Amino acid sequence: YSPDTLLNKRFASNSRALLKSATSESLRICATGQETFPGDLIPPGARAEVVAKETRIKSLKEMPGPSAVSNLIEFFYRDGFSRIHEIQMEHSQKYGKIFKSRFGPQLVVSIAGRDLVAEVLRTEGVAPQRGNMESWKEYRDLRGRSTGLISAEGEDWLKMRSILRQLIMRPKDVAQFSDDVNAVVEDLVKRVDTLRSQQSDGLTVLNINDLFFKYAMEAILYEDRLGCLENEIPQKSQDYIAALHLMFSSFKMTMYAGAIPKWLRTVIPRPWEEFCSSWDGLFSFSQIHVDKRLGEIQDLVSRGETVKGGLLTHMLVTREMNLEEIYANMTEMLLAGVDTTSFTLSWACYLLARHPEVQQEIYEEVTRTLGHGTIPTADDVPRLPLIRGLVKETLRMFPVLPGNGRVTQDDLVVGGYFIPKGTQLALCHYSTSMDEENFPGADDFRPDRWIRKDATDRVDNFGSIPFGYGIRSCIGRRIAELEMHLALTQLVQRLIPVVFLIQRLIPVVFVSSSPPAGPEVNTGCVCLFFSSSWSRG
Ligand code: HEM
Repeated sequence: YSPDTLLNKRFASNSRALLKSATSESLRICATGQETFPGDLIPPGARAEVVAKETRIKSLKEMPGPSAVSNLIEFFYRDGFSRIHEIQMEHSQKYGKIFKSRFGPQLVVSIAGRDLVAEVLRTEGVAPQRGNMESWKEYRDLRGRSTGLISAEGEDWLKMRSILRQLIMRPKDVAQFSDDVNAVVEDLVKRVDTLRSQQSDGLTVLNINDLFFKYAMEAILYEDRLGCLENEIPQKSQDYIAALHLMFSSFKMTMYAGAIPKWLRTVIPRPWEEFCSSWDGLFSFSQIHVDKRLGEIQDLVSRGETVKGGLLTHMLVTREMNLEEIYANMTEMLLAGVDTTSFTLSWACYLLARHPEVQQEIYEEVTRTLGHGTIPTADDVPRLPLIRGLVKETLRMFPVLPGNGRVTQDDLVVGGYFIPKGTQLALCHYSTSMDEENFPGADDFRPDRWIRKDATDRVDNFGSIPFGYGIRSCIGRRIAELEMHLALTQLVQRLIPVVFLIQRLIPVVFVSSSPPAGPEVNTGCVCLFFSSSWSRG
């Protein structure tokens, strides 16, 4: 720079102060400039000191955080992976909006402030990396499988992402799936009726989460119904559910095992074996459905008929990805899309059950807009701001992934600390979404806080980003939203009036008033780096 202008003189002075105080191994800033600041009322030496206090870049060594031993006890002895949300709150209150922790050999910098999270995500490059996916990649190499969108990195990821994003990232792209989703919603409502009729009160559905899990499994990805909402679930779908459950629990185990050197697997082989066998189950299930659809497409083509369909059909017809990549992506998308959607639906129902007044408001909005008989489609959703607010507020209070990860791809300065390239960051979404500064009355369930009164009134979305942000954000967001909006709208529209007539005294809708009891899904740290079994049930 040229030290001619007033601005540059200030910068020169700042840079010198920064350089003086930063640790030599971590900072690569080079500055030259005038020592003095002509005309400044503060004597040069004193000024440098003031600036140094305000803007000194600190090293990671100076960053506060729990000791390695206390962290070890917290996570490995006290099962901290299941209480990530609590630990985030405790640590951010104790150490501030940026702090460091150690997981065995892995150093993690946690970022628990909305503006700091925004700073990190806004500067990310073209192919952000979420975290260490070594165990996922190892399994794929072992079995000769491909990586999918979650486990891929760099060029491979960019290629797949650019293909898939054209198909499912925009609301209008997924709107065409409304009828398929509504067919599943219809079965869901019928199943709710059946289950309620089996209870003595004729109202309660026990284990609503199990029901939503099956609803989400029936989603549109395979363009085929799996039979999960039938009275008798087909054996293959039961096997898949079991494989998903095993996958979640064994992945948690490999997180523990991840901190242990690989050679120890010979001494404690079980977690790794379970991890591999659950992936085997997931891949083989996906493969059956993908192959089935491929066979149908080939039949249509051989008869000279037009091939129509959704995401899977598009992938199979265009062949922009090879078959192994299609298997991998279908597997990873189903894995990422089932329990995320189902647990969010469960929490939404739980919150409605605990807040009958909100339930009533939403019921009125739905019936005012659609009446009692109109089946909602994606086009109706913008006219249902409280349904959208319900989903946003549920995800704010119970973000299914309470934290997310990024590996820095460049040296960064965040919150006054120098963070070298290659550092694992943990973005603490739960603590930002429960921060009073971002959401006044953060403990209160208020879907209407998301309704904009005018163009300037906007809830800052970096406080709550349940689907992540930017180029590596959730690719299934629009699908998930469609599934949740349509299911909740119809449940409210078709079930609540009955319950309201019969049971206004107790805050029970179609769930019991206790927190939703999940199926045996104890996910721990799942695919997306930081997940909590709390948020997944
Ligand atoms: C309530 C429902 C869901 C929530 C809260 C959710 C949340 C997330 C989050 C936080 C991420 C990480 C984003 C980031 O790193 O910035 C993610 C990634 C991902 N999600 Fe979702 N998700 C949901 C549903 C779905 C569904 C239904 C699908 C599939 C159809 C899906 C597929 C994926 C995939 C493939 C990724 C990895 C994207 C990539 O690395 O490029 N998700 N999701």
